[in-house]
Amino acid sequence: MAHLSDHDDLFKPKCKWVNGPLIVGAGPSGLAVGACLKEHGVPFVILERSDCIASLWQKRTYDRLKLHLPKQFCQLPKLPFPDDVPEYPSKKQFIDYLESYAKIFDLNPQFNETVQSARYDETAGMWRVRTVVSGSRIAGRNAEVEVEYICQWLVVATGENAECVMPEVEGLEGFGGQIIHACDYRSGEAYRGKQVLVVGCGNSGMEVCLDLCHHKAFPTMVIRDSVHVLPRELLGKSTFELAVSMMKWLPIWLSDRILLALSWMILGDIKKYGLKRPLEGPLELKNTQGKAPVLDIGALGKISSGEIKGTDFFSKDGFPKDPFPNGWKGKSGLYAVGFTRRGLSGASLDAVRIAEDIGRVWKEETKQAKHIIACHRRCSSQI
Ligand SMILES: Cc1cc2nc3c(=O)[nH]c(=O)nc-3n(C[C@H](O)[C@H](O)[C@H](O)COP(=O)(O)OP(=O)(O)OC[C@H]3O[C@@H](n4cnc5c(N)ncnc54)[C@H](O)[C@@H]3O)c2cc1C
Ligand SMILES: NC(=O)C1=CN([C@@H]2O[C@H](COP(=O)(O)OP(=O)(O)OC[C@H]3O[C@@H](n4cnc5c(N)ncnc54)[C@H](OP(=O)(O)O)[C@@H]3O)[C@@H](O)[C@H]2O)C=CC1
Ligand SMILES: O=C(O)C(=O)Cc1c[nH]c2ccccc12
Repeated sequence: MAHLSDHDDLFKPKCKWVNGPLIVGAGPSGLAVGACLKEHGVPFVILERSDCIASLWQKRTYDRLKLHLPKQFCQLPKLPFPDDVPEYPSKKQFIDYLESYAKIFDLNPQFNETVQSARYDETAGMWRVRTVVSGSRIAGRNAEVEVEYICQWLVVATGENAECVMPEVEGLEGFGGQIIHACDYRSGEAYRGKQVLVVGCGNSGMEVCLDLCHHKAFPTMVIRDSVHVLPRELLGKSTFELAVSMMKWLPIWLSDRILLALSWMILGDIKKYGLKRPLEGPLELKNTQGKAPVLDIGALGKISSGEIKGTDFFSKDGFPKDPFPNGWKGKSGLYAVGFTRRGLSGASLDAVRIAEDIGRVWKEETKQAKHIIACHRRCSSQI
């Protein structure tokens, strides 16, 4: 029995008191808090589930990724990017910057430690944070050790994009090809000459499509809803900087109008690419729903040249994307009737147009068919 209880003790969470705040996550946010606390002379502990800092950037992004805002808007507190780093740093340059940031501020996160739960103990006035340390070895075996931290302050810096979300798509298990999430995509090299369906048209979807084009693959993008695409630069400034300056002086709706007018002058009407803009402006949407506008670095050009194809007829609510009176015709012989939200008169208008459209092709094809049959008859009678 004595032997068993010794064993139990081994697996009970160890309890650790943290002198200062406990920071969860060693991405840019967690590192920035650590660096700032150093300046205030406050000790802290950073816990990171991965085995490196900025794991999103190091392990879950594609090779050609660059920051899409200029470097002065991506620097962390108290350390600008080095002068020899270009305006839009590459992924490697950003990671190098973060590595030196962690070193300069002597941040030393504890790696391979995942926070499982945190609760505030009212009576003690303290946070109790449970973690699992992976990769520990007990009695020569790999083991997961649990630890409970007790701290006065808890800083959550686990990131907005911490978990990869794979949507459930009916029938996906029957698909014979390879299925990956954008966080596992590295380069289009692996897809050279292949047809790739890219689901989603945010910054990831657009840039993955562009990368696939660069590697001579054939991407088709699923665009289920509306999207704001803006050029990365406007009037010789980054679109982001322009947006920030405008918002200082103007109301959001006016800043949005100006952004959209300037974008229109550069990109034209994005409807011609099969894209529809949301009713809300890009800044309003970012503010209210956190939805990032796409900053175009070349994907639109590839849509225009047909190198990126789109599946763009129905939106996610099952209605045609093009509003009335243009929603009746899709591609490849696909039509929709009665989705105009205009009752029977809308349906009737659709019906007339669809029948006309099909009728025209039908007539043409019948004429050709008759011609072919006539030729065939003539040829056979000559033989
Ligand atoms: C592809 C991409 C490009 C981006 N480009 C830009 C850009 O150019 N400019 C810009 O301003 N913003 C950009 N962003 C947005 C944002 O700035 C970055 O996502 C940035 O990395 C966010 O930093 P973070 O520290 O908040 O989160 P993350 O970088 O996600 O870091 C969170 C960390 O917490 C760890 N963690 C999570 N859960 C736990 C847990 N339970 N226990 C322990 N550790 C945990 C994770 O392993 C991770 O290392 C981009 C985002 C993405 C996805
Ligand atoms: N170069 C850079 O700096 C880059 C920055 N980023 C940033 O990273 C963050 C995340 O971007 P991203 O990964 O693009 O994610 P987003 O959430 O911005 O975009 C996801 C896209 O997928 C669509 N989608 C989701 N589920 C489905 C589904 N079941 N069927 C069809 N479509 C679906 C969404 O459509 P809907 O809108 O209808 O929901 C949306 O178009 C953003 O802040 C972005 O700015 C990303 C890549 C590069
Ligand atoms: O990187 C992101 O997630 C962004 O959304 C960048 C961003 C925030 N607000 C903006 C306004 C105009 C252009 C880009 C952005």
